Amino acid sequence: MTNQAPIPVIVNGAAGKMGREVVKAVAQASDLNLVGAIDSSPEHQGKDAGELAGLSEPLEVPITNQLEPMLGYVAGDRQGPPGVIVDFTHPDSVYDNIRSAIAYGIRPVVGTTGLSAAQIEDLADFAEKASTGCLIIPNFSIGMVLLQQAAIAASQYFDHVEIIELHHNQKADAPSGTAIKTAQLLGELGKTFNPAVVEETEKLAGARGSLADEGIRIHSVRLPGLIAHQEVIFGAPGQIYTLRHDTSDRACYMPGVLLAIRKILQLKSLVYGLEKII
Ligand SMILES: NC(=O)C1=CN([C@@H]2O[C@H](COP(=O)(O)OP(=O)(O)OC[C@H]3O[C@@H](n4cnc5c(N)ncnc54)[C@H](OP(=O)(O)O)[C@@H]3O)[C@@H](O)[C@H]2O)C=CC1
Ligand SMILES: O=C(O)C1=N[C@H](C(=O)O)C[C@H](O)C1
Repeated sequence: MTNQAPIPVIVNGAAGKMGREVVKAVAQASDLNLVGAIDSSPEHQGKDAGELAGLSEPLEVPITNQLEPMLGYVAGDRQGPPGVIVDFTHPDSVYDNIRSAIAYGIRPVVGTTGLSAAQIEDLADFAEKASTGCLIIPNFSIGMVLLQQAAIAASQYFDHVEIIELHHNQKADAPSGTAIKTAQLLGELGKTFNPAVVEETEKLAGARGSLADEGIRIHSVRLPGLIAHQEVIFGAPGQIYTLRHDTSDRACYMPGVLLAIRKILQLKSLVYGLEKII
């Protein structure tokens, strides 16, 4: 441990499923200081973020929906390390949230999914011009990074692959950010996946899932009882090779979130994917 001042951290989406976990994890890290908790939900305004997250003692950090004043307040404190905002909100708001944070010089660590490729490109330009680090991480679990690495290795030997992602039915976006990123990682290998064998007809629209740019089909399942799960299934004559990752608790994302908060201070541009910072 060094004697450096703690990193000021704002959590956006602090009343949500992921936000509450992040509040707990940040509160328990001695090198981080939770300075703000933002959430738009009316029923949680003014509540203590720590108590809402299930901590036994209040953190004296009330939930507020005032993002810009909070960014201004944290940016105005010139002593110590620059501020970081962790975003687990909603696909509809995350783009604007990131732009606002960068405009104030606050570093965004973004877990919210649903950004388009064009939006990520635009944010990369914006971060580059501002010389400000920005991390967009569709999946903070180490298990998913390992699954993706195994999928990249398997792609050397298999030409046919499909992805199935399974999530709880409160998820707003489909397919998942993780499934899109997995297809992108395989696409970067530059090979042609799934060469057609027959001419297919969908008798029910969507039966074959969505077709990602990389030529890989992604199937999305939404059911109560699920948390977050993904299978990458490779096929070849006479054999199937299945990679699967399951989460059973959102705590699995916290080591990745804390790593990202600490790493972002060294960055001056946008980085997309946990695999680039571990
Ligand atoms: N990168 C990763 O490893 C992971 C990413 N995710 C992603 O994180 C995101 C959030 O997931 P989850 O926590 O399950 O969702 P929740 O709906 O449980 O939480 C989101 C919270 O953000 C609030 N919110 C919505 N819009 C805004 C806004 N504009 N400003 C401030 N607060 C807002 C919501 O309020 P209200 O309910 O009133 O709308 C809610 O309290 C999703 O995109 C999900 O895919 C999830 C798990 C892991
Ligand atoms: O909404 C979720 O829960 C999750 N969302 C992320 C995604 O879209 O990939 C990460 C993880 O799958 C959980």
